[in-house]
Amino acid sequence: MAPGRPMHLDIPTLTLVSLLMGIGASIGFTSLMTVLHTQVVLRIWVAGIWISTLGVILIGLRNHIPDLLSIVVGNGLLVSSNMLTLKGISVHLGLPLRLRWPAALVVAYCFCMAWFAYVTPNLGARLLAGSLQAMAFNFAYAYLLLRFSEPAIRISCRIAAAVMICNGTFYMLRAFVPLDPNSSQDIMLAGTPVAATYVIGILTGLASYFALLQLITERLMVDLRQAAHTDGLTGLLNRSAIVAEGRASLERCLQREQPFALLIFDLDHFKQINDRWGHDAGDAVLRHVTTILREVTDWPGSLAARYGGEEFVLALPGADHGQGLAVAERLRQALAYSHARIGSQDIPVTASIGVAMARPGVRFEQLVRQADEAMYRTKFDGRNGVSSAEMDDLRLAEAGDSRC
Ligand SMILES: Nc1nc2c(ncn2[C@@H]2O[C@H](COP(=O)(O)OP(=O)(O)OP(=O)(O)O)[C@@H](O)[C@H]2O)c(=O)[nH]1
Repeated sequence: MAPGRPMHLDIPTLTLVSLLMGIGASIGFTSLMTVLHTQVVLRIWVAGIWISTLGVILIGLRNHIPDLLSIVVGNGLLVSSNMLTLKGISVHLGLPLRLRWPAALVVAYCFCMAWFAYVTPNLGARLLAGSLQAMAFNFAYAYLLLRFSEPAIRISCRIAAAVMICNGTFYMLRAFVPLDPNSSQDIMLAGTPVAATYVIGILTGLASYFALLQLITERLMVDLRQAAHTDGLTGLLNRSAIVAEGRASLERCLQREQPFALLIFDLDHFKQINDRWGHDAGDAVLRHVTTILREVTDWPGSLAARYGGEEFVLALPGADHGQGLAVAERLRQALAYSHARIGSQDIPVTASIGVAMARPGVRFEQLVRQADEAMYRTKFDGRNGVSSAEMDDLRLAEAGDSRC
């Protein structure tokens, strides 16, 4: 800027800034999409951002292209981009949003733009309609984010909702900004108050992009945490997760002097299932066993895991020996009586179960080992049964007594 000359932010300059920002965001989001290509939401938002950028280009070329392209198509693209953002948010939240109403709004808005461009030319009415549609969409985004976010992603949803509410409020206030009387239907001559709203609009647009990024980031973090904890085939906890969570749960019980039962079970002759019906059927049987396990276990605070190939662990904090054995027997029966139905095949499944009870000072891994030994006793005794480490100890003690 030349010395002594005041900075002048006119609407053409601000449109150019807004356009450059849109192009930058479009390129940035697109490159992010190439890395995170499994994120459907990101693809929807990238499409929306490019469409919005195209809309700003057409509106910016107001005096160089026909009004139909600049006013009707340009604004139509902007409102379509808002509709895609809404669709992306609903997908992000897992909502089955039908686009009928937003699409009707897009059509009505384009009609309104055409009306106030050709039938009753009125720049003020067009700006008012633009502000109202942007306000409506931003409040709709915020409503969905606040109303339907699941707890795991609530922080980013609340922040994004706050940004959208600010945006919506800004567009509501912008609806009342007066036009320069000499603008003569040219948005580029709409005057300083409108130019000021362009500056704020650029800032709120930027904030919206960051809000969307934040939504994706928190979702990815949650997905990663989930993947690190769960077994891909069954959705149960994996081995390292049950050890970590089991240790903490056991410690809490020991501190409160509450009982803690641990069950381990291994499917019987699972190799034969794989050999006879194939590996995919074997996988389906493992999922069937998981369903039964979930149905049978309604113990508060219980932890269920796939500990190895066809070996599962169930921790029951607060359960005493009798309760542990009762759950184990219920599980054994439920498995034995419900054949896994894979396609047209009925595959019988049984399990050998071992139960161990926590004693003061025991570590979780020791408890697993004790339950495992009990489970092997069941295998030895003929499978499809329940053994308890406590009983084994008792038997050993009695054998010792009788030898004395
Ligand atoms: N389909 C499938 N099979 C698996 C998976 N993980 C381990 N296995 C199979 O599970 C079988 C376990 O066989 P074994 O250890 O001999 O046990 P078993 O046949 O159940 O015999 P017992 O335990 O003595 O009753 C092996 O054939 C493994 O290949 C898996 O994720 N999917």
